[in-house]
Amino acid sequence: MTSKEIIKFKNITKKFKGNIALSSLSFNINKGELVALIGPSGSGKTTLLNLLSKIQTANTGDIFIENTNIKDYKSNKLYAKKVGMIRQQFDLIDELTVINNVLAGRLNEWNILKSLLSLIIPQEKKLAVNALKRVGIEEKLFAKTSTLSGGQQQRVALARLLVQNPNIILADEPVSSLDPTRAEDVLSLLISLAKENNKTLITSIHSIKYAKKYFDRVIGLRNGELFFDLPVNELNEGLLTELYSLKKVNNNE
Ligand SMILES: Nc1ncnc2c1ncn2[C@@H]1O[C@H](COP(=O)(O)OP(=O)(O)OP(=O)(O)O)[C@@H](O)[C@H]1O
Repeated sequence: MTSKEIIKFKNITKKFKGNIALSSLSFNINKGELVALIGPSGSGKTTLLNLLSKIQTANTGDIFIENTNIKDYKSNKLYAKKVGMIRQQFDLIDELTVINNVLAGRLNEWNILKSLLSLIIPQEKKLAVNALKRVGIEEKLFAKTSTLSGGQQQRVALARLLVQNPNIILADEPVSSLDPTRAEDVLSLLISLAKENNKTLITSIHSIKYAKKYFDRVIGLRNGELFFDLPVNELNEGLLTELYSLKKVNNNE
């Protein structure tokens, strides 16, 4: 790994009951890159992100983060400083107030007592206030999360990520549930937060328009394989048509 590389996938294969989700995938990502992950439904985008965030483990191959095999990160606390993920359903707890959800970004760093106490008296309130200010909804600090709109909830998820402050941000279709205007607001906010803080960002995204507008590099996955990996300005219609074409492929070997 060179000093610029922050993520390395080496021959990663992931199968689900014989169905191959990712097939001998290898690529590297440099620190600070903004990478869009595109490809048809079922091409392996979520699986790739889940492996990186350690929600799932690969059948074969190795993933390195900052030169260390992810199998060797034994502490969740340390890993939470390396990798954070925003998922399609935001993973917020509806019944809690916004401040509690935002401060959940600190849970890995708190002991059990402080974590439990935080449900009654939010700890480190200033941290939450600053994060909510940055995403533009500080007035919602004590609102019940379920009363917020989808776009506001996504901002809460971003604020939680700011509090967690990982080096690598993963986002799985972060704006798919929002209307086009909110989607673009939230996406451009995510990109600015990543750029301002020199984070590495990998986002799966269905919108080619947004991939082209906001990202540096595009990885196209098809049937769990790397179909292309290009600087965004080298993406062309021919490649995109081929990526999304419905060629019948037998995945069950
Ligand atoms: N938990 C699971 N159990 C069984 N098969 C799975 C599981 N998760 C994913 N798969 C299969 O792995 C393949 C890749 O799925 P994945 O969710 O990674 O695709 P995706 O590109 O994220 O799709 P989408 O764009 O629809 O979210 C698919 O064939 C899917 O059916």
